[in-house]
Amino acid sequence: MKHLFFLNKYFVKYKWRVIPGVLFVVISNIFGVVPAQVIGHAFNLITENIAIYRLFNGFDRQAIVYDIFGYSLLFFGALILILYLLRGLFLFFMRQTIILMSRHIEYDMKNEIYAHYQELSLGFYRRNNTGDLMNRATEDVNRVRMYVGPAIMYAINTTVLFCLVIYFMFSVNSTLAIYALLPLPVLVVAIYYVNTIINQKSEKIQAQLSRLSSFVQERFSGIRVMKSYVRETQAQEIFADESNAYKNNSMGLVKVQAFFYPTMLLLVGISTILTIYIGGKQVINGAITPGNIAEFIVYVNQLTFPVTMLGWVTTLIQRAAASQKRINEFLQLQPDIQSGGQEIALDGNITFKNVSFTYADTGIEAIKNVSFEVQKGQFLAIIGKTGSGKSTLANLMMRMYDATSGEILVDGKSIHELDLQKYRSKIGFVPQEVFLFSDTIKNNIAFGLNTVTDGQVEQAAKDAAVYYNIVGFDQQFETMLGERGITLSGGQKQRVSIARALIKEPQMLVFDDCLSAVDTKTEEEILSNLGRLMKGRTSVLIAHRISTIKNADKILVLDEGKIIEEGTHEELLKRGAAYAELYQNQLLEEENS
Ligand SMILES: Nc1ncnc2c1ncn2[C@@H]1O[C@H](COP(=O)(O)OP(=O)(O)OP(=O)(O)O)[C@@H](O)[C@H]1O
Repeated sequence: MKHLFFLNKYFVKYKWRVIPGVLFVVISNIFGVVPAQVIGHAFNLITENIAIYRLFNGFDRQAIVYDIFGYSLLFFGALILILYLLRGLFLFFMRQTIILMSRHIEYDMKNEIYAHYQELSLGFYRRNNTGDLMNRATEDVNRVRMYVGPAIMYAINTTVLFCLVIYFMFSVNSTLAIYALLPLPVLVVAIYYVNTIINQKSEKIQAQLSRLSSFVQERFSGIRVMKSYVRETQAQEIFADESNAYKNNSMGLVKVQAFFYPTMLLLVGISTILTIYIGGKQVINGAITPGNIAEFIVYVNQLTFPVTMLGWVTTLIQRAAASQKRINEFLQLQPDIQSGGQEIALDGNITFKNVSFTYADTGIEAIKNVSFEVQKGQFLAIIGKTGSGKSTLANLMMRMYDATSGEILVDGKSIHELDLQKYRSKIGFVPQEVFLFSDTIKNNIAFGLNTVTDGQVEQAAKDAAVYYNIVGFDQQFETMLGERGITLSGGQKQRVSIARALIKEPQMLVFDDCLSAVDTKTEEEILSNLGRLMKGRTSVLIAHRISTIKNADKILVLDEGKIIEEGTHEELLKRGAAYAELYQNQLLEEENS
């Protein structure tokens, strides 16, 4: 429950909805309870007037008595109607304040969570799966909304109604009140237990449904693999099994519900019978009027719905507390990477001093005591076997992670001192895994800029050597990518992703093995464009092919997280060690192919 205290700040923020909301609940309940008394009076009127009417049997006056009787009844009918209309009006106001407030809180929470997610560093996204992140921002927020809206509304409603009804019942006749209310505690306990069972079953159904949808989603995403390995029949069988489990769980729930509602009605029925039986005795004793019995029956029926709601409200509160706990876990996380305050022009002098880095979640030491320097305007290349730590080095340069030990200097300042957003915005980073949004090619290229001209987009596409591919599509730069659009080839995707970095006219470029799917001729074209565009600015290129990097000012050869060689292409060939061997192997491969 204490997790829900987090929401108190929202109640304070929306106090001018909460206070009138509570007031409307009280007023609507008063208008809900008073008609019971009017019905009681009307009932008494009928019993008394019928006797008077009969007295005038055979007299002309009987018609007048009949008229008065009719008008009085009409008056009571109209009064009840007006009272219920007023109740309806205040119920409308109650929903307009409390439920609307819950929607405002839902909106605020979603924004708060999303903003917080964006502050968290890459490590957080590695540790938590996307489904979990999504669930906390959608499903969990929704459950919390059910607490701040309906749960609170019904809880106040039930309390107010109970107080009013019990007060009126006891003020009429306490013996009858006790008997009429007798079955209610049984009803409350029964509802609580049944609700717990319904809850457990619903959770199971929900979990089964998630399993089913994840299964379907994964199989359809990997439809190519599915079809090429001819696994459709097996998938169908698994789907049928999972669906069957879902169906069985749902049937169980239906059984409980089917048993629950008649039981509830039975208890209400018992309450009504007791009211009539005990009420009848009290009427005979002259303690109450027959109208009071009618009044009590209305009260008993009025209490049924709120009592049923009580179990539901408890469930809502329990669920909301569990969801808020999950939300708080993420909201209380501090980003691993804290931005500094300094803004620099970014000349592009990068220094690594004895840098080591271990991935906290796996304990893999990906970078071991690495030191190197790249100066403004230089072209630095990094090469090495797979898993040697090249991408990790690029990520450290982007400050996606902080080094476990050692120091990284940018233009002579510790990377920790820099304003992170401003620093990153000056770098054109192309990650190894290309990611394109389900949007037009134009918007994908222009992603890093707030305003952009068509000319800029076209130029970036030309620099990334993808322009002629794009203009070959029917919709050209407006071509949609992703699920709703076309699928680009691996090389085309890499080049669109390069264009996205180039359009920023960055102060520094970091390319993480993003030319691997591009043929050597196109690669040369891109490299020559880069030479022109990045003149006087620093470029860092991670590559597997020596052809990509042979013109670099400095080449770092990485192996198992360490720099094993460093120098220019010629220097490294002269050394005749790992780099020279790699070069020979690649030459041989090329000749063979
Ligand atoms: N997010 C991560 N969490 C844990 N360990 C990781 C993570 N990313 C990489 N590693 C590990 O760190 C080591 C270096 O990986 P890295 O991706 O830097 O190598 P790489 O040289 O870029 O490889 P490749 O050429 O195949 O892309 C590997 O052993 C890898 O398993």
